[in-house]
Amino acid sequence: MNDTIRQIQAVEILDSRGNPTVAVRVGLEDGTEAWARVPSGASTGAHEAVEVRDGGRRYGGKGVLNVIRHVNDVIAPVLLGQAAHHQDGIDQQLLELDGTQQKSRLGANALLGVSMAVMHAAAASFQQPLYRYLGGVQARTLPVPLLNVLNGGAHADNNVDIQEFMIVPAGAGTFSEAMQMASETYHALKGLLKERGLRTAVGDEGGFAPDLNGDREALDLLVEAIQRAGLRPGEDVALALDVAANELYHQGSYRLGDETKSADALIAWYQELIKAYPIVSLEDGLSEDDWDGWKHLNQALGQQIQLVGDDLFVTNPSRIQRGLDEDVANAVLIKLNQIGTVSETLEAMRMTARRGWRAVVSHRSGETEDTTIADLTVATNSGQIKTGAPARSERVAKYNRLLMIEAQDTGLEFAGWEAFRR
Ligand SMILES: C=C(OP(=O)(O)O)C(=O)O
Ligand SMILES: [Mg+2]
Repeated sequence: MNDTIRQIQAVEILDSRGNPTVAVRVGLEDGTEAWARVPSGASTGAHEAVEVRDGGRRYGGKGVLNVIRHVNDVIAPVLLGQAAHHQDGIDQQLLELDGTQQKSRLGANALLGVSMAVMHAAAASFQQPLYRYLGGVQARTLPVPLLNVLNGGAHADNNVDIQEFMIVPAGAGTFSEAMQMASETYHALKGLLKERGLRTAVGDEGGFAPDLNGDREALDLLVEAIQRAGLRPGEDVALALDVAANELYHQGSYRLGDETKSADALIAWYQELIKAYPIVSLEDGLSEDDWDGWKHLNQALGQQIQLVGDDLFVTNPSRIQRGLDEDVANAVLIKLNQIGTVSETLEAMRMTARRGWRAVVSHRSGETEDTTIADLTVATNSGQIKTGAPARSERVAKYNRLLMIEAQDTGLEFAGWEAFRR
């Protein structure tokens, strides 16, 4: 084994929306080679690390040839000759080479491609699966999947305000049983939509986006689909929501359909929904800079359900620290490309775990066949992963990776309801 970095090469590939993104290959002295591919969000938070794009006419301005050059011409010459397992040191150099607060010079997409590919190469050189290399003997938990199966908000052309409705098969005994429950519920939902003459075309994450009359109709449909699959709502399969409230926020209040609500009125609405439906997790219930509103939200609901900050925290240790200090939530969404390096992502997860907060490892709406997040969730025992519907290959790739890890490593336990205990 010799994990000295010998080669770093970036190339432009396509993501699941047909937009260009970055893939990075790292070659080591001992002949090991590994690739990593970078995802891309659509409903991005204002405080995320910056994804650099070329502008101009090519690919409608979305090309990443400049980012490729940043990797090949700026980053690679500095890292060649270093040991791939020095992840912290390599990530620190990436931050220094970029030199900006939000990674806007080289691009979070350049930094993350290198950071992840170096990690994959080191794991391969150590002849360990990625989750074991990262988590060592402490990696022991397979996550509960949170599967986005129905869409509203900015992601759909209907009268539904909430962006993502997820099914949560936490009552399963194993990960594979959880995937079976999810798949059967997804197909039952498709059957219900067809019977009612509703649209069954799917969106970017594989969820349906039928023309419904409001959020309660969406929730009713999900409960019915769970039952039709022969499962018990709230016991076998619960529900989770991503409101993506940034999209509803206009000048101090929230717009739902024709109504305008204050943060407190919106919180009261969530309380009604939680009473009526088996909802266990609420993501981005309020907007990314409404810290006071979030404090009220946590006071009102934090004892009953999981409150997840996505656009609020953007996987950024300093925003998470503020959240911990001000006690505004009890969970974080973890997206590697929101912050841009593996080490900062792991630090974000350590900080929240120390306080007993939950971490939900997440895909982006623009994805590739990369399965790093599946290994990351096992390595860190996060207990929860959100990576879309159980259809569309770029989503299924993550679930399949977890199914294969489960089959290969019988020492791992499915997180089940324990993942939601506070
Ligand atoms: C996955 C999400 O969407 P995007 O990647 O578009 O931010 C999300 O909002 O949680
Ligand atoms: Mg979100």
